[in-house]
Amino acid sequence: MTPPAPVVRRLILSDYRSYTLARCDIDARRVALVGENGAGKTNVLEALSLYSPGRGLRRAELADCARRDGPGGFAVSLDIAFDDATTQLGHGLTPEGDRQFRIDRAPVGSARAFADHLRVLWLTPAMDGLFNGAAGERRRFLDRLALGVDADHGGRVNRLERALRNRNRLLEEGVADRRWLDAAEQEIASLGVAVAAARRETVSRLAAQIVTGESVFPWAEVAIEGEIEGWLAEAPALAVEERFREALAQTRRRDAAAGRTLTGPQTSDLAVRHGPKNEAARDCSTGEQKALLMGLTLAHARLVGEMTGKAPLLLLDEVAAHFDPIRREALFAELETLGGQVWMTGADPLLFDSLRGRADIMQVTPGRIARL
Ligand SMILES: Nc1ncnc2c1ncn2[C@@H]1O[C@H](COP(=O)(O)OP(=O)(O)OP(=O)(O)O)[C@@H](O)[C@H]1O
Repeated sequence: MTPPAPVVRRLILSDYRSYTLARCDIDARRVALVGENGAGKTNVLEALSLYSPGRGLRRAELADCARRDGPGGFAVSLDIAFDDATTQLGHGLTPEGDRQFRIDRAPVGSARAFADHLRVLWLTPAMDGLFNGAAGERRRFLDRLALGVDADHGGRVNRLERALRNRNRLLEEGVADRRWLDAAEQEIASLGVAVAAARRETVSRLAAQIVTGESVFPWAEVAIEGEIEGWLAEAPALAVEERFREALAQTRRRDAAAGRTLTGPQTSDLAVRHGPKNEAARDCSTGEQKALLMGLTLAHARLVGEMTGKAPLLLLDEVAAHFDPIRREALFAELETLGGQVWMTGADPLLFDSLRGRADIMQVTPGRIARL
């Protein structure tokens, strides 16, 4: 069954990148932003992606999102409709560099508070190298997926990274008091097992959402590869935590020589295979990789819908242009079944011709968003 979905009805950008003040009113569940290269389409998607915890789809420094030659800082406001009610969500950066988040004008602590109202997922051309790139990119991708399973996952990953840096520094400095190292390793063990468990759980839930069989998109086989994840398959979390802590204590000399901690979920990887061809995704063609990534994104959206009871907002940057007309139509049909609102971009309005009457097609020109 298709889960209900919050829908963006209005977006206002103030001093956000190429926009001084732009307002965009939306009726439909499909939004296509069309315009020339550099017109400002991705800027709109980026402003929406910042409703999710983290640095958004460009992973930009927030100060760079403030309009150049502007007063400094920016504001983004969103009216979302859900269950006959409208909620206003706002985020921004003050000229002093302070981040602000508001729900119905009342300040909230972080973008994490938006999660009850809206989940945002995206697929962008920058993710094209995911299968060929470093494992760190795939872990980051997986960690975004894991937020759908456990909203605290991001915070734990950050704390684990800090604890690992702390241990590496203590090893490098050769501190005499071993209790500092013991404490750092205890923290790494407990956070590391929680992070590994969430990633494992996410991969298994994601796999359950992947539809195998006849489709124009090849299905992906996903698996998590990592030492701690492997231990978790054999023993309860508490036992794994103890084993991990002992392993850290026994590998101090090795890790001091390496300058980093070699055991732990910071070395795990997400393995993806092209199901029908039974081939590693990194060996697939560019087109096949894009289709696999699209399939994973659709599975992720279904997973978030199942976990939260609400279909997420999906941002697809320059995705439609990459598929031939048959695959593009199949994609539009798949998006229909997700139930959530989808924002897409493309330079050519013809890409979205078949959606006419069913989508809001907006023309983006520098600084302006207007209905086409
Ligand atoms: N902080 C900023 N202040 C003003 N303009 C900015 C800022 N950051 C980026 N821009 C401008 O925004 C434009 C890029 O917008 P965007 O990436 O959204 O384009 P696009 O329509 O997605 O293009 P493409 O089709 O090429 O991907 C560029 O012209 C860039 O100079």
